[in-house]
Order: sequence, then C-alpha cells, then structure tokens
Amino acid sequence: MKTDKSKQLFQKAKHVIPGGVNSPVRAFRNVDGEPFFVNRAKGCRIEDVDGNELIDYVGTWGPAILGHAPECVTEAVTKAAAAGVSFGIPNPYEVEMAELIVDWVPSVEKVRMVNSGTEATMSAIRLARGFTGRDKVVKFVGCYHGHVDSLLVAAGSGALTHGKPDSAGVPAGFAAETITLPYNNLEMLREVFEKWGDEIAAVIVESYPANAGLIFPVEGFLRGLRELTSEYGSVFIFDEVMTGFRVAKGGVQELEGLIPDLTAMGKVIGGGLPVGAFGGKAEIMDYLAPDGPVYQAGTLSGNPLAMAAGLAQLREMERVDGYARLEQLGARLEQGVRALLAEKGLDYRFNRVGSMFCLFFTGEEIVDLDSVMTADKAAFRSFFTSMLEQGVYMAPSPYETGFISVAHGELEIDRTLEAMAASLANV
Ligand SMILES: Cc1ncc(COP(=O)(O)O)c(C=O)c1O
Ligand SMILES: NCC(=O)CCC(=O)O
Repeated sequence: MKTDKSKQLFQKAKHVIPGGVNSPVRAFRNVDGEPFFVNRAKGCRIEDVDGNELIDYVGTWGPAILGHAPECVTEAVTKAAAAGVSFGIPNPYEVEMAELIVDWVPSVEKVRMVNSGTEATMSAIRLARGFTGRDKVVKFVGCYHGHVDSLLVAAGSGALTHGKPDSAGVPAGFAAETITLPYNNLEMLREVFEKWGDEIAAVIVESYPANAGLIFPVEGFLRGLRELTSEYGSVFIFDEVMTGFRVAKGGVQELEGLIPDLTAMGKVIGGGLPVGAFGGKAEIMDYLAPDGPVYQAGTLSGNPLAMAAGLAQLREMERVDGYARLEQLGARLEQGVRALLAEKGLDYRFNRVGSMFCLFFTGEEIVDLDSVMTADKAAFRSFFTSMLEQGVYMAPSPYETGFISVAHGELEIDRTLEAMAASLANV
C-alpha cells in the first residue's frame, strides 16, 4: 500500500492540529499506525490521497448507512443549499424531520435537533436533572456517550483506545455526580438505587453498547433498567446515537419493545452532516426553553442542509427496504466469519445485530468491559494491518463496531471474507 502522500499530510497536520487529527480515534494509535487521508468516498469504497481503494466498514463511524455520497443525499443537499445554507429561523425541513422521528421511534413524542451525538446526550442529561431536580447520573463502564464532561468517566471508544478512560479537565465535582457500574449487572444497580434512589436524576445506557466492541444485554437487563428507573422516579435515557435508524427504523427500542423516557440520536439521521437529536416523553421535553426552565440552544440546530440530507437518507432507506437488505448482508458476513473461525480452530467471539458487527479476539463470553478487555490486542493489530493491505478498512481499534452499508454487495462481502481468511491465518 502506497502511503507517501498520507505520511506527508500527517506530518503537516501534526504541526497545526493536536495529534494531527480532529478526533482521537482517527490517529490509528491503537494499531501502531498512522491515518490515511481520504480524497473521495463513494458507495462502500474510499479512495485515499495515494490512490489506494479500500472497501470501508467504518462508514464515517456510522452515518453512511446507504454508503458514501448516495445520490439522493447529494441531490437533496445541493437543492437545499441553493435556497440558503442556514437561516437561524425555523424552516419546513425541521418540522418534517421531527414528524419522521416521532413516527419512527416508538418512545419519542417530541424531539429537538442538535449538531452532534455529544450535544444530544449532554442536553438529555441536563433536561433529566432539570426535570427531576436531582444531580446524580448512573452510567455503565465502557459505554461512550460523546465527550460530555460528566459522562467521560469509564468511557469507551477513543477514551478506551488511548488507555485513559477518564479525561483530564473534568472537575472532580462533576465526576462525583456520576456513578459508574459494570454493564449487565442489575444487582449492583438495584443496590445503588436503594442507597441513592432519591438523588438519581437519570440512568443513561448505550442501547446496545458499541464503543467497547459490541455487547448485548443479558435477558432482563433492559427491562430491569426500565422498572428500577420508574420505581425511583429517575429518567431512563437510551443512547441510540449509533443504533438509532441503523438496526431498525425505530432502533433498539423497537427491537426490544422498550419505552425509555428520553432517547439520544445522531449519526444516520444526519446523512453524513453534523446532526444529533434528543426526544422522548412530551411531559419531559416540555421542560425545555422556551416553554420550560431548562436552557438548550444552537445557532445551527435544525440546519436546512443537515435536515435535507437526513430526510433524504431515511426516506431512501424506507423506499429500498434497506433494513432487510442489511440483514441479508450481515447474515452473509456472519456465516462466512463463523465458518472461517471453525476452519481455523479459533474460538473468537463474533457479535452482530443487522449491519453492526464485532469480531473479538477472545473466547470469553462478552458481557461487559472486563470480558472485552481479554481480547488479544497484538492479534487484532496484525489482523487490522493485514486487512488494510488487502484493501479492506476495518475500524482501527479492537473496541469499535463495524458497519455494513446498503452499498456493499455480496461481491464485497465475499472479498472481505477472502481477506479475513488470509489475515486470520497470520494472527
Ligand atoms: C453511543 C454514542 N453516543 C454518543 C456519541 C457521540 O456522538 P458525536 O461523536 O456525534 O458527538 C457516539 C459517537 O461518537 C456514540 O457512539
Ligand atoms: N465509536 C466511535 C465513534 O463513534 C466516535 C468517532 C469519533 O469520536 O471520532
């Protein structure tokens, strides 16, 4: 793989951008590598500045569910831009988007648009605190909810990758209001509620934790969260930034038949533009300014380009029955991976829901962060590098989830399996 131009750009970037990147996970530190710089991306392929073409399973970390630059999205953005790129006054797209979200997501009665997943969880936490008049928040170890101060405690994703689950710059007082518990442990949550029940504003959880590999809830865990939060009058916040509009039209809450109080959304709803949203029960959402006492705002929130892009992407997913297609492709990949693991006598775990997947380089049952951390990191690094050399780009960390898009085809899945067969032979 040629890397001259990427290397040059990275050298330049490091002089003027901290670490040379605008988000830490892009730095490839966990694979002892350096990032490649992208020239263009179309469908399931990206082309870097050195002319390498890669089959992509990162999909801009989730948003690219139709693949990169689908025509419906680029056309919608072009049309919207011709009418003005930002107004700072309501526009019709915002109403359409809110109606679509309320229609698709089972628990959402009212929704507010923001500009990132981080803003969505940050605002949901503030709203839960304002609504309950309480301060404490419960989160689970390994769950990542964006870089919100009070949630950067025992966080997943880049925070994990860099071996520092806790960030400098978060006041101890903020972190003290955050109670962290191991995922899938209802007993400990019950004990925490018995002790601090009347101080807990919210419990926030990643719908399916997907920033520490891809972890599934054990039977009864999510139902237990719902029941305990209801019993103690705490707000149950479901973070569907990654899974929302990805695993089903209505996200994990549709799959699990669960009604949280508030839901954080992002990624797919923006069609690749900077978008987030949070919504839920009208009784809680009405606590937001200007109707209520909880302040929340944004110069670019509900931006017409972002709304047009997201609407176009979601409507196209519905039109082409994208979720059924993603399940087909995901099942093909899963079958192939399981056959490869059996053939090579590897007892690695493979988790998948629809188009989201993670291969764990461990035989441990995956239930929480501790089990995820048993993965063989050296084996992952060698696998990642070998895949890249064969033209397949997987997330550059053993703690990230892979994404298939509607633009992938049987051909690409089979190519990927061939690359995996070679790469697993070397680990
Ligand atoms: C579950 C989850 N919540 C929140 C976020 C934060 O979103 P953003 O990066 O758009 O701020 C992410 C991803 O980054 C995420 O995966
Ligand atoms: N799973 C990791 C993310 O989704 C975030 C990407 C980023 O922070 O750049």
